Amino acid sequence: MSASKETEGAVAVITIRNPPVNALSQQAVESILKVLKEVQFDPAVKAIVICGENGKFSAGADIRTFENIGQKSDSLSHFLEDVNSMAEKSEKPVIAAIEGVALGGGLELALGCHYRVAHVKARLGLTEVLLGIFPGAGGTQRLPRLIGLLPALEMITTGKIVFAPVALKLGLIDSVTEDNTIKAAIHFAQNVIGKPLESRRLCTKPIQCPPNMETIFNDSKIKLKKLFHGAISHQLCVEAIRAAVQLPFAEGILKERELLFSIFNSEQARDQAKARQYAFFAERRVTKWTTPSGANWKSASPHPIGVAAVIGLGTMGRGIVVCLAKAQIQVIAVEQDGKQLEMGRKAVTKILERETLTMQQRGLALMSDSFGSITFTLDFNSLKNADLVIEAVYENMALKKEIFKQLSSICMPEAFLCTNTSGLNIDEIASVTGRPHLVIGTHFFSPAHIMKLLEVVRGYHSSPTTISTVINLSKVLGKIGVVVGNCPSFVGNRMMGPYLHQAIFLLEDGCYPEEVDKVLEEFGLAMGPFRMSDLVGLDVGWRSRMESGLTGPKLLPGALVRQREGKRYSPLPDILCEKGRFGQKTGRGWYQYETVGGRNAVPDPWVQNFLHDYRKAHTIKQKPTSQNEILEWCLYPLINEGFNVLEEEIASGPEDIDVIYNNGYGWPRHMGGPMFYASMVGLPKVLTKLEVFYENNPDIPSLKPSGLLKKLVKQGSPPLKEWRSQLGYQNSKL
Ligand SMILES: CCCCCCCC(=O)CC(=O)SCCNC(=O)CCNC(=O)[C@H](O)C(C)(C)COP(=O)(O)OP(=O)(O)OC[C@H]1O[C@@H](n2cnc3c(N)ncnc32)[C@H](O)[C@@H]1OP(=O)(O)O
Ligand SMILES: NC(=O)C1=CN([C@@H]2O[C@H](COP(=O)(O)OP(=O)(O)OC[C@H]3O[C@@H](n4cnc5c(N)ncnc54)[C@H](O)[C@@H]3O)[C@@H](O)[C@H]2O)C=CC1
Repeated sequence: MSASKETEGAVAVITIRNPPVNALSQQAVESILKVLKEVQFDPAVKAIVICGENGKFSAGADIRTFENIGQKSDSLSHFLEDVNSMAEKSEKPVIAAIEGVALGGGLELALGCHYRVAHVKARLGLTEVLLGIFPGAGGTQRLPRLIGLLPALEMITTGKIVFAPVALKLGLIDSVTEDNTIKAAIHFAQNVIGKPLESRRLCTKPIQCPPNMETIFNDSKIKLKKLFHGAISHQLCVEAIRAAVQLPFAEGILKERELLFSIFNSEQARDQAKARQYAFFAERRVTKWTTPSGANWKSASPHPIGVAAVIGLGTMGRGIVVCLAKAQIQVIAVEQDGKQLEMGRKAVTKILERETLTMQQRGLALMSDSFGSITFTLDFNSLKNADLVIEAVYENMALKKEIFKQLSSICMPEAFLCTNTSGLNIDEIASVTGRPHLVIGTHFFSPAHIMKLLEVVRGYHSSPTTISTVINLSKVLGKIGVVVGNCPSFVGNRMMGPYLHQAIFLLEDGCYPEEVDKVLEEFGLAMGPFRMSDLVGLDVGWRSRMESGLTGPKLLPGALVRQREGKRYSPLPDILCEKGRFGQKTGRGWYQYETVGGRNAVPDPWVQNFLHDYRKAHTIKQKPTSQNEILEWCLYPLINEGFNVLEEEIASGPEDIDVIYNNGYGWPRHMGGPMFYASMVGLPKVLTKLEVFYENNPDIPSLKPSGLLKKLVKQGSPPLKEWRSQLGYQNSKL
């Protein structure tokens, strides 16, 4: 952890060294300050270049030191601002040579420099807000002065990262190079030696402001509230930028400090920051998978995938084709008949056109030939060229087995065979192939080209190479792969089950869909259970319940309306489906929509009357349920199932579950994930509530507290990072 100095003629080059990402720890900042002071006083030095070792400028403050958020870490930002200010006040030009990343405090340091030269592939952003804090080393005061109020407001409040070409357009950097950045920066430095620096010091620059600033700030706060729900740091960013506009620079810096300090002084804001930082490290942790046999991410080598195939171009298949093509992988897209193939082709083309436009708008010249080529075909024999195949046909075991049997004989012997099933048994699918070690579940989430999660479902025979190849592929696709075990519905959907059931029971007991959704959306979930069900389509669950005989023609005669095998059952969603209310796709579901396929959910008086009549017909007394009770009724059974998943070793740790929920189910990151949330609420509280729920509802088995939860409470509720050690791995399905 150091900064060193070399000289190239009259230019001193200061290199930040703190592998792997040149994070700005206290020690690293001290070291930069020391070297910067030295070169200030060295008469031979006429200009200064600051760069990072190993192709990375700096990923900002060292997040590993944030664990004990408080005074100490707050002083780190003051300290970093001292460096920034020293660079800014320097009488010798200071140039940031930005390669790789300049994020958070890294970019703040670059803003303290007089000029910024970046490599064309460099990424820049003030990402602090995504960690529950905000730029506290002058970033909120300097960025609006450099690029103007509106772009700065967007970057700071959302943590948006921009590539160098966009940064150049914004005026965030002065020059872009495709060659050696440090050499380019030295050359740049030589050209500006002796030129006046006053106009390059951001602290002296006025901010160009539009006349309607107050409206802009207020609108921004409303928008951020909607986007990030109860997240405090986003709101504080707006206040800090308001200070930049209203106060002289030095006072703005003090206000920025005061606001940052307010995060450490508020329990809620501190918890949110802890949750976000936990989520950041959890995402890194899950990449380090291991199996009970001892194979792991280090020992297994992935195979590169040059050609991939997708079978089935429905909702999921088309999105999967797009993400493969975007990663420049050659794709073979297979359908069962000409009509479906044509529909698939059109859908894929449309998404790719939209993607191209977005990339162009982001300043990334992406021509269609930068995508991997896609061959649309009905010919299964073309699959013989694929290194990896992803099956995405209907959720039907017989059909999937039929397809895997074919794949086993057509594909190259070393080709990997993946299924996108959302819950069927991977081992049963693998059993029909002659290569079960190369079969694995790749559970994408809808829309597949957007959602970041990939549940990698390991079958009993899936080999370490197969796991490693798919995890590596997830990275290539820009996704986060989480290895999970093979059980019905895997991890995410399995935990959704008790949550959705409980939400429906709440309707029977007196709530309305919009009431339940509002509580969960205010908590921070992207969508409440009923809006989500309408989006997915109520018919999906209905078909699977019909298939398993819970409703429809296979239901045994004499079954009670609200009970199945002694367990509580609600027929409400079945009745809606029987009435043709499938959700958005039919324009009616738990809500009504303006049109078939409409997105705008409006409470439906029909549903309210229907629920009223239903309760009357079944003599259910409407119980008042508070907002807090709604939250607990929905979330605690989901969390309880999470503990069951851990106990059965379907997920290897609480972080895995939380990464799945943050990236696949719209869980608010400032709440860390369901298991992190449980640890914040307190395990004894969650357990006590579940005990009461279960005692009063013994016909709802998912309310029965998990053995692991009870064990942890008995052991005094150890912190989440110790839960993993309570898992035995004797029966691991991982
Ligand atoms: C309490 C508040 C006090 C306020 C004080 C200071 C004020 C400030 O100055 C505020 C800040 O800067 S906050 C930090 C802002 N920086 C960021 O958000 C960047 C986070 N990192 C990334 O995005 C990616 O890792 C990145 C894009 C950089 C690289 O992605 P890759 O996919 O290539 O690699 P990763 O696997 O993500 O990372 C490699 C290893 O580096 C670790 N790491 C990354 N960023 C770090 C950082 N900023 N600090 C410490 N460690 C960091 C990462 O954990 C991983 O380590 P291992 O898990 O051990 O492999
Ligand atoms: N829809 C969703 O949100 C999610 C679905 N899944 C899973 O992904 C799989 C696909 O689901 P969706 O895309 O929703 O289904 P879908 O019904 O939209 O599309 C299935 C496609 O498979 C094609 N197909 C059927 N038999 C075929 C055959 N023999 N050969 C070639 N193509 C054939 C159909 O023509 C259709 O285009 C299922 O296993 C499902 O459980 C997984 C995650 C989310």
